[in-house]
Amino acid sequence: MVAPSVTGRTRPTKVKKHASAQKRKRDDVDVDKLEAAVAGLDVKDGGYKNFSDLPLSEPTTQGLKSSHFAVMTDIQARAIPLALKGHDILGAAKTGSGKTLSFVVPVLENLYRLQHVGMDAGLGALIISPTRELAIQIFDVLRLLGRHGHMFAAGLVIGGKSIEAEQQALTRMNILVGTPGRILQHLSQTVAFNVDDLKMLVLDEADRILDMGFQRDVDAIIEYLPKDRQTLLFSATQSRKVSDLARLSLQDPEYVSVHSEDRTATPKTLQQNYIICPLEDKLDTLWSFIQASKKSKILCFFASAKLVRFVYESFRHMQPGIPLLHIHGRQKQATRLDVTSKFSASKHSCLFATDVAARGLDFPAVDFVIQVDCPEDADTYIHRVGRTARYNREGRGVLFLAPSEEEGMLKRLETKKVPIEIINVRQKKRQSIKSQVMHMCFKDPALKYLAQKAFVTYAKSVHLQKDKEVFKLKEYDLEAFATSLGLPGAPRIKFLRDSNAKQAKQASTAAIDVSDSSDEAEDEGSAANQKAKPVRTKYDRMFERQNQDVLADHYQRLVRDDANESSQSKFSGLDGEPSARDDDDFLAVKRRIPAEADISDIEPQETKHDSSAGHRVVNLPGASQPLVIDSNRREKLLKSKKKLLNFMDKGKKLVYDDEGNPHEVYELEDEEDFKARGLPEEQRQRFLQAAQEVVQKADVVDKATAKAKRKEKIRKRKERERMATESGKLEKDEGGVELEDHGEDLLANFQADAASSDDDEARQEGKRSKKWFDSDSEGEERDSKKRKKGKRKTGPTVEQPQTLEDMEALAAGLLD
Ligand SMILES: Nc1ncnc2c1ncn2[C@@H]1O[C@H](COP(=O)(O)OP(=O)(O)OP(=O)(O)O)[C@@H](O)[C@H]1O
Repeated sequence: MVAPSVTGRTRPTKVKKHASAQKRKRDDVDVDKLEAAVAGLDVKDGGYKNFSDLPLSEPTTQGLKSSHFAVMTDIQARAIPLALKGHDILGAAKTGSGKTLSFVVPVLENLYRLQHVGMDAGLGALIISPTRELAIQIFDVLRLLGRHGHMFAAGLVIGGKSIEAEQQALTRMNILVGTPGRILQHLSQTVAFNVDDLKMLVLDEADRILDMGFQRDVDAIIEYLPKDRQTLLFSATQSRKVSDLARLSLQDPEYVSVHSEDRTATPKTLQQNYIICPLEDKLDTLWSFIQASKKSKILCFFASAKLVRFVYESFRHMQPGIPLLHIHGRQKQATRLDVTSKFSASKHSCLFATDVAARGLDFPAVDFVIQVDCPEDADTYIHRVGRTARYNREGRGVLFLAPSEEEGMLKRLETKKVPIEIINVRQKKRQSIKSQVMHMCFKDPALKYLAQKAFVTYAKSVHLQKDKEVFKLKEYDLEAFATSLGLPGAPRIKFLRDSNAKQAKQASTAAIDVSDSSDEAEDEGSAANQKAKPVRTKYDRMFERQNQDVLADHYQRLVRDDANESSQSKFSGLDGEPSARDDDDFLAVKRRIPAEADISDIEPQETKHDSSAGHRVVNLPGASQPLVIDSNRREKLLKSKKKLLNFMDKGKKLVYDDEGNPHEVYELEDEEDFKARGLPEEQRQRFLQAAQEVVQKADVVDKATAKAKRKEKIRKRKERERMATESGKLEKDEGGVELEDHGEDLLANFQADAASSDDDEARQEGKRSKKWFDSDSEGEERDSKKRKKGKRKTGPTVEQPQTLEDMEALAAGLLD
C-alpha cells in the first residue's frame, strides 16, 4: 500500500517515515478476519448497542474512543451493521440523532477492508452534502475518526478558489466530501479524476439533495459513477419517491427509519410551541423575546437573506445586549465559516439565518430556535427546529405564525407527527420598536433601502410558495408590515399588482358564478319567487363583468349614463374627484376619452322613423353613416355623447407643404410628370441602383463597427486572461493551493474561500449562474458523457456567448 501524498507541498521526511510505519502496521492487520466477522453480523438482531460490539478496524476503534463515542444511537445501531455488510441504505432519523457517524464509520471500514487506499486506488467514497458548512462538518467528523492510523487521503471540495488548485490533489483522493456543484465541476473538468472504481456513494440530507435545485447536478454526477457501488442515503425527513431510487440505482435498499418508534418526527427533549403573530408585529415580538432571553443561545430563521440583513442591522443599532450574528447564502464562504464557528463557540448569542443554516449543522447547545418566518413546509420546519435539542439535550422551538398561516401549517405539521402547542405572548412584556425602526430608516437611507429590499424579498418569497393553503399573500397586511420595517408605505411590486388584477378578475368571475348559482337556486325555488326577479339574459351577465373586456367597461359607463350623469363623470375618471370605484379599479385599464374631442358638439338628429320596421335612423354630425336605432342598447347609446364618438368619422392624416397647403399622405403623382422622367422600367432600375448604393455605404459602416467591437472584445478577453494568469502566478508564489495537511493523520483538506464559483445554496434559491460546462438539455448532457468517456479536455474558460459578435470573438479566441 502506498501512503498517499495528500498535500500540494513536499511533505517532510519525518512525516513520510511516520506514514510508512503506519502503513506497515496496517498491513499486519488481518483484514480477512475482519471480513469474516462482518459476514457473521446478524443484521436482523439489532442487538448491537456499543461500537465495541461491532467488528471494526483498529484505527476506527481508536478514533471512536478518542472522540468518546461508545454507545451507539438508534440509527447508528441499525444502520452501521447493514452498511458494513454492503447493503444500500435509506436512513431516516430525527435531527441530531447521529446520522453522520452512521455513514462515516461504514465508509472508513468498508474501504479499509477493501484496502482501497493509496494514490493508485482512485476515489473510493464520495460523500455529497447540500451545503458547504455541512460538508465541512462531515469532513471534520471524518478527520476525527480517521486520525488514528487510517491511511486514506480525504479531501473537501466545496467551491471557492481556482479549480486548478484542487485538481492536482483531487486525483490522489480516496474519500471526497463536497457539494454537488463543485463535485460535478471536477468530474467534467479534471481529466485525471478517476471515479471508475468508486465503491460508496453517500448522500447526506438526501431529501434536499434530490430536490429540484440539485437534481440536475446530482443526475449528472450519477452518470459518471459506476453502477456497481454501495449507496447510502440519510435524511431527517424521508419521503423519497421510487423514481429517485431508480435514478440512484439503489439495489434492494434497506429502509432504516427510527421515527416510527415514538411516533413523533422530532426529538423528545424538544419543546415545541407556536405563537400567533401578525406580520407587522413580528419584529416587536422578536425584539421582546431576545430582550427576555439574553442569557441564551438563540437561532432565528427568516425567509430571505435581505430580511436577515435588515433585522441584523436594525437590531444591532438598537444594542440588544446580546451578541448578534447573521448568516445567509449571499455571504462569502470565509464569512459564513467565521459566523458558524463564532456561534458554535459562543455561550450566549443570537444568530439570524436563512435556511442555509437549517440543515445538518451541529451547533452545540442551542437553547431556542425561533422560526420568525413560516417555513415552506413541514420538512423545513423539522430541519430548522432540529438545530436545538441535539443528541438528547434539551431545547425549545418557537414558530411565529401569521393568523392566515395557522390552520394550513398546523395541518402540515400534524401530518408529519410534529407535536406543537400554542402559547401566548405576555403583552406586558412586549415592547414596540416600530418608531425606533422608522426613525433609523429615516436617518439612514442605506437601512431604508435594505428595508425596501427586505419587504420585496419577503413578499416575493411568499408569492413563490407552492403551498397556497398556508401562504395567502392577500391575507397579510403588507402596508402594516412595511410600516413595521420603518417604511413610509409598501413598495410597489409588479407581481403584487398583477396578482391584484388577477384576483379582481377572479372576484368578478366568482360574482358571476355566484349569481349563476343563485339563479339556479332560484330555479329550484318557488314560482312566486321566480316571478319577483327580473329575467336576466347571458348578455346581462356578460355586461356585469368588469375588467374582462372593453365591452363590459362600456356597459358600465352606459349604465351610469342612464342612472346619473354626474356619477358617470366620476367613473370615467375625467373629473379629478376620486371615487370608491376608482380605488377598486386601481389596476384596471380604463379607456379615456381623448382630451381634444369636443363631445358637447355631438347632437344626434333624427331623420327617419320607420314604425313598420320597428327602428329609427339618426344622423350624427361628422358621421358619414346614419345610426340605426333598433334596440334598447342603441337607444341608451344616444344618451352617451362619449359613446357616440365611436360612430363619428375618425378624420384623415394630412401633411402640409411649405406654403401651408394640406396634402394626403400618399398623393398620386401627375401622370405627365411621371412620363417625363422616362420609361417605368428605367425608373425602377434607377431607383434600385440608388437604393443599392445607400445600402452598400451603410454596410461598410456596419462592418467597420462590428470589426471594432470584435477587436475590443478580444482585447478585453485577452486582458482578462492575462490578469487571471498573473493572479494565478501570484497565488502560487504566495503558497499556492491551500491544501491543509491534517497531516499527521493522513487526511487532507483542500478547501477554498467562497469568492468564486458554485454557491450551491444561492443556486438553490434560484439564482444559479450558468457555468459553461452546464448543459441545458439531455442532448448536451449526452455530450458531456461523451467527453467523459473519450476525451476529457479542459477548454479555455470563456464567457457564455450571447450575440453573434460574442460567437465570433469566441471562435477567434479558440483559433488563436
Ligand atoms: N454515539 C454517539 N454518542 C455520543 N454523541 C453522539 C453519538 N453520535 C452522534 N453524537 C453527537 O450527536 C450530535 C448530532 O449528531 P449528527 O450531527 O450526526 O446528527 P444528525 O442526525 O446528522 O443531525 P441532522 O439531521 O440535523 O443533520 C453531534 O454533536 C454528535 O457528536
